[in-house]
Amino acid sequence: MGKYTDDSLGLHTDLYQINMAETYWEDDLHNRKAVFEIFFRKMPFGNGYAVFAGLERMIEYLNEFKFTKSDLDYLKEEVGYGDDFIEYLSTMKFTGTIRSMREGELVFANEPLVRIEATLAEAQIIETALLNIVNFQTLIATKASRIKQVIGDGQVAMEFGTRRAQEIDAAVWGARAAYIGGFEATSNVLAGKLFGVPVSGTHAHSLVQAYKDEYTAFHKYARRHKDCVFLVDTYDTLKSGVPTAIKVAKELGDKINFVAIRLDSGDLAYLSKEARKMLDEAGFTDTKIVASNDLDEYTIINLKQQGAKIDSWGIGTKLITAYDQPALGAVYKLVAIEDDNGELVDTIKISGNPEKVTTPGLKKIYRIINVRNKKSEGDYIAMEDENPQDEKRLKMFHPIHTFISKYVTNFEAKELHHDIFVNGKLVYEVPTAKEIQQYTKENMAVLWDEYKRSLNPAEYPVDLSQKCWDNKMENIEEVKRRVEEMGKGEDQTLQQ
Ligand SMILES: Nc1ncnc2c1ncn2[C@@H]1O[C@H](COP(=O)(O)OP(=O)(O)OP(=O)(O)O)[C@@H](O)[C@H]1O
Ligand SMILES: O=P(O)(O)OC[C@H]1O[C@H](OP(=O)(O)OP(=O)(O)O)[C@H](O)[C@@H]1O
Ligand SMILES: O=C(O)c1cccnc1
Repeated sequence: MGKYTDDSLGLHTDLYQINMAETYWEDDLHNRKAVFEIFFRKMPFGNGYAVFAGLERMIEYLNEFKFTKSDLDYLKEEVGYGDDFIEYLSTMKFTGTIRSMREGELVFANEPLVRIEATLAEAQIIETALLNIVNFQTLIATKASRIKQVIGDGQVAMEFGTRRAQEIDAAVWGARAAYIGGFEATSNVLAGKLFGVPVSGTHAHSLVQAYKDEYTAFHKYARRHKDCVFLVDTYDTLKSGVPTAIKVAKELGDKINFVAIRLDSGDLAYLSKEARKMLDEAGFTDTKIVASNDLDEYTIINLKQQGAKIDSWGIGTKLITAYDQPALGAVYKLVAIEDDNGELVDTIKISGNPEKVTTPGLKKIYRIINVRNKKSEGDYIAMEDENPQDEKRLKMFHPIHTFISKYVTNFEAKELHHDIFVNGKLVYEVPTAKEIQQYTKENMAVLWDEYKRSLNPAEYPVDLSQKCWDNKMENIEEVKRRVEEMGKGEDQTLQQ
């Protein structure tokens, strides 16, 4: 470790954010109000929905946000910022307003997950950490939900990934995200302590290797563990592991609960079926079978198709590293900024790709729930001053292919963003991980099954209100006009 050590996360940002803050500060723009939104553009894993996670850590980060003495010393001595700018940074804390989805909310591409209103300099400096948090946790919660969907409600999903995770934070917060996504437990004990995620675990091959034989290992293990799960594949699953587990369980009788055996290699379908027969024949019909070994939603579907007799699933690497899609790709875009007159004005980012053009202005986001069947008709992004609940017949249309449209009547417009910070003050009571998991489950019930299947799900509508769409078009036209004027070669003069 170098000489500037403390546990501050103040500098957990990209250098360019501080450079921009310096430019704004030099130009006296740093205190202008700016509004940014976090959103992602493409559904991860080709899934029909994503599960929002990361808010609790965002809150922790923003509550603590400041530059410590060692942060400032480093910026001054090693990066070379001037004393006057360092002086300004030394007073910085988060003074803004945040509206966000709740953790466990089902979220979709191109809708704002979080809205940040803060001074331009603050909003810029916190961007990197907020994206870092939301990108990872939402990705893992979504992957977990996807895996849990194929496992089903009657069976148990356990998160086993810590050893393969991208370092410590990813393991601990990933375990929490997996729980939010629907996993029943984690092997990570710290996640149990910090967040109340239920912990569970079996034993490793090393226990058997240490005692050389399974018989001794299982007996010794059982001395301190009334609820026993024996790992049966260290030498030979069917010839040695399962018979030995049965023998030990019979010898110990009701001194233990022979809860399960665990299979961790070989043909899991075949071995589980054979092991099931052996357990049943020995009278252990309640003893479950746990499987692990590089599992994900695809192998699980396949194992189920083969009639595997597996009751609980331990999933590590492919979940915690989001193996098949390691990034969510959420972005942070400026949608409005205060002008010279103190008015908030819209900003837009244009792209040749219509899907990448941002939606300007202050907006609210609603889930339109059909009152008759309690299912969602889609999400609806409206301007701040609109309330879709006032409409008798709500027109919902695709924001790019506008001819795709429908009218919805008899609906409830549920607002999805909640106040988290107001002018720097935390106003949100953070739910427990257990409450969040329950909230995810309730949300899943609102979604038609067509959005929940793991392969080629239907595309969930995320629509703009007419006013929001018109406003976007006006902003596009305005930018086009400005670009054309500049193209005519009018002299640009720098305003001092
Ligand atoms: N019946 C099955 N159908 C489909 N996939 C399976 C089946 N049984 C196991 N698998 C999966 O196949 C892969 C097997 O990997 P691998 O060959 O490395 O494991 P192994 O044979 O158990 O050997 P090791 O002892 O090195 O773990 C794992 O991802 C496992 O989950
Ligand atoms: O396969 P994953 O989905 O990543 O799940 C976690 C894996 O971690 C353990 O193996 P490891 O070889 O690390 O240790 P072991 O000696 O206990 O088998 C466990 O037995 C699983 O196979
Ligand atoms: O408890 C287990 O069986 C376990 C925990 C972590 C990784 N693999 C297995």
